[in-house]
Amino acid sequence: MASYSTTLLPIVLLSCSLVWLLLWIFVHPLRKIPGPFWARRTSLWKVYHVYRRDSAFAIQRAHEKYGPVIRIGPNHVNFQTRDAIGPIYKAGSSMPKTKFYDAFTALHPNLFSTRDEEFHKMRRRQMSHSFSMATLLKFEGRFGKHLHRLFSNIEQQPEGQVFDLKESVARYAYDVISDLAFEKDLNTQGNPEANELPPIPDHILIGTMYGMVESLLPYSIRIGNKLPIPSLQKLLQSRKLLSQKASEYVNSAIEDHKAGEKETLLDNLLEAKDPSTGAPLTPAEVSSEAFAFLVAGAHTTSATLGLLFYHLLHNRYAAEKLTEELNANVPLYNDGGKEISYSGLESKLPYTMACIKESFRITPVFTMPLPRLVTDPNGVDINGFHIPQGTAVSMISQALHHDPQFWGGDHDQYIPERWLEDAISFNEIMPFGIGHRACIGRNIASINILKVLCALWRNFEIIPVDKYEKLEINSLGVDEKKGPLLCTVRKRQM
Ligand code: HEM
Repeated sequence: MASYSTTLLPIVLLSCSLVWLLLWIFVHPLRKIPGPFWARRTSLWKVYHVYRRDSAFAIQRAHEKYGPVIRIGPNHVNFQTRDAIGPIYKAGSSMPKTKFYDAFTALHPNLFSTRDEEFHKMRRRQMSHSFSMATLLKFEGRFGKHLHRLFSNIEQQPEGQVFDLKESVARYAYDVISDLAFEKDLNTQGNPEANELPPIPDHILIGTMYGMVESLLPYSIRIGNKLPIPSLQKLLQSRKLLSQKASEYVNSAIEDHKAGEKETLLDNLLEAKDPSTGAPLTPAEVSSEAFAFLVAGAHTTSATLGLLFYHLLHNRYAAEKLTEELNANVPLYNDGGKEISYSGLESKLPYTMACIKESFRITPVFTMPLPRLVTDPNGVDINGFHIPQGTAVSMISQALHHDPQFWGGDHDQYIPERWLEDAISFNEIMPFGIGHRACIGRNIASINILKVLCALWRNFEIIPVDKYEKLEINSLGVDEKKGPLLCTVRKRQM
């Protein structure tokens, strides 16, 4: 009897696998959509590339090989061309976020991670006033305080002293965002030895990895917590610490908050009311949103600045034209530049803005696929393919921004002029996402990036230690330059 079952079992398993494979090849509704062999069969393909830190590049390479519409998971289709933007990201609540985003919920669902469209609508309405340019310009002084510390730290560098510009701007971004989010002056810039930057990239890495196999959520998180894998436990520990810190900061800010005071995002959140019921946010909800500001706002801003400076320091022509424009339009820091307001600055500096846009294009940092769920029972038609209900559809900025059909054969080169000569609209790229779930913090990022660039480039000649350094990127959902950006500086006198 025993020998009978041992012969039967492998035959049954083999037959089941064969049937499954045949169904997969001949019946699966997405079978006609090409893609890497393993990606079409398992979501682990995406996890593997996040783990290797080459996630966005693996998807970009797959588009180069298989075309503009590819499968990057058994039930996940990724598009490269702009025709797909409308049906996916401008379709409103009929295309909600997928379960991928559950992996980013460390406290409670927040504006970024919620899949509940009604909740999102209410929360976005409560928060959008705080993120408007008019409101942000009222607390420009908050940005100024941290910018001044960044400027002074660099000014104090002895000539010829090598320092890591990427770390300096990361500390700036972290300080300014935590000030806006928690009203906490962490001053990591003032004490680099004592203050380690919090492990935001660890949180993003773990979120992206878990999210990539969304069908296993939330069980994968529960199982992951118990697996004795030291590197995984270290990442999970970092995430826990980060969310504990966020709650701690928010609780102390709530205690200190004075009604009517509106100087930061946090003040605005504490005063926010549900427009229909008049109910304020609970402390847990405020913590959750403030935590999202930190995760979605600090690392994205500093990674963008790090890459922008890399491009400028390794493209002499662009660097010279930028210097010329800033010298003609922005006073030196100690000569009035310190007080310069963001308002009106963009229109005075077209070349500078082209440099920033080109950096966003060539090296977008928010490169995780932004998956949306097809909910229409009839499915949708995108780029000539019928996509059935229940499928995840997405685009990644990295692939869109490097579509050779649109950007041409030189898409891999940093050429700010393309924004001026061809008068391309910023809407052709999606570094901040598109549609009703696009970045709410875009104005904060824009203020930070332009102000830091003006303050540093106008006042210092920044010299890279390695003029020929080849750019390498860690791509794990929010990307950054690999390794430091080592430089020396010389103060400009005029
Ligand atoms: C260069 C800096 C930044 C980049 C590249 C960036 C990028 C993005 C992208 C691509 C999305 C859309 C995600 C999606 O569709 O799934 C997003 C959403 C979001 N971002 Fe940003 N972001 C930046 C800065 C900030 C800042 C400074 C904050 C806040 C302080 C912030 C808060 C958020 C939030 C809360 C959402 C969710 C919005 C919603 O679903 O309504 N971001 N961001």
